[in-house]
Amino acid sequence: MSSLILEKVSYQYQQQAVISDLDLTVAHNEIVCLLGASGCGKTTTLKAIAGLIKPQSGRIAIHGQCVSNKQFFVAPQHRNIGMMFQDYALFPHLSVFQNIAFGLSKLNNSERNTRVAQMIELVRLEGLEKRFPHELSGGQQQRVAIARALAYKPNLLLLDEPFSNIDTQVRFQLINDIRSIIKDQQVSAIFVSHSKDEAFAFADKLAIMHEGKIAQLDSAKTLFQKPKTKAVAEFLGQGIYLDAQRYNGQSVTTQFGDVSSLITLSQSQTSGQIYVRPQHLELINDPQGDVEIVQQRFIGTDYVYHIKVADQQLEVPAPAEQLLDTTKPVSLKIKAHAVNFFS
Ligand SMILES: Nc1ncnc2c1ncn2[C@@H]1O[C@H](COP(=O)(O)OP(=O)(O)OP(=O)(O)O)[C@@H](O)[C@H]1O
Repeated sequence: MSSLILEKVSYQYQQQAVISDLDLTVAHNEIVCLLGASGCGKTTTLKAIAGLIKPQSGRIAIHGQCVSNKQFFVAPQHRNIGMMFQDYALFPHLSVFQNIAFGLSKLNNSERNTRVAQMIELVRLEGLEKRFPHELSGGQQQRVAIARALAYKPNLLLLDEPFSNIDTQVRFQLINDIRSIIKDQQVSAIFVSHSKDEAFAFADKLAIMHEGKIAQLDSAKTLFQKPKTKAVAEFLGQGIYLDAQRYNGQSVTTQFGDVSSLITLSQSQTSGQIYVRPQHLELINDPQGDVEIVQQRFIGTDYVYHIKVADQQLEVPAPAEQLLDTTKPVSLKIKAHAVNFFS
């Protein structure tokens, strides 16, 4: 059974539509990251799932139970959802133990003590039970927040930018730790982030939001190799479009020669464009070349060439030992890769 289903959910603030006919399914024990440009409706989607806002239309079901449709609305406190926000929202006047115990009022004293002790062990905060939030590091506060969110065994965990206040040095260790905790507890989670790197490290699948909808929900690898739309391809990283002809399922022809594709290209149209990222490009000196080098920068181990081609600009790294003579004409070689072809 899916942990979460959103069907044609729409929400507008005043007259402005923010999410429209949004569909999303999260499988049992799956972590999905909502990614998208600022203001595209990620937090609004999270709020609709939590029940903090009521969608004007559509249906939301958690663990097979409808929690929101046109006639029916379950209040947030009855949705069995754990939430964790950017600022962790810990109660400053409560100790670590009391913060984690906060949502466990239905348990008797002994059950509550046992459950809090289990959570403290899970997030490895033994010995810090009596400390107050201001006596903890950012990472420790984040562990308290996750322990509190998981303590009452929610069906679903919602995390809004949970790692944005954490120092980059320890962020990825914490992301790994918290991912293992969530996986051990067999909870499904939806996570909002601005950072693709965080999403790759933390989530099983990424839901790319665009124009109020989920443009694509897939693993990071599938999104990179088979983006369904140009918006998805562009969101995942800078590149350039080049006109291309698909002449069989394995390659395309461009002005810079043939490019082998590591995935089969089965689009119905043969003519279109490919979206090429810097890592698939090699710059070479070529008397016929017409690539403009706007700037050359040395960044330690590599050079970065700022190039202009087909009226688009891109930064392409190249190893320092393959020094390019920028006084001579330059062309591109496109390496074999999983070609993003748009017909
Ligand atoms: N209470 C509100 N009243 C009116 N408009 C709002 C309100 N909250 C959000 N919006 C608008 O709705 C849109 C979506 O906001 P939302 O917070 O969901 O975006 P987001 O994708 O989470 O953005 P960010 O990545 O910047 O956090 C934005 O244009 C925002 O200005």
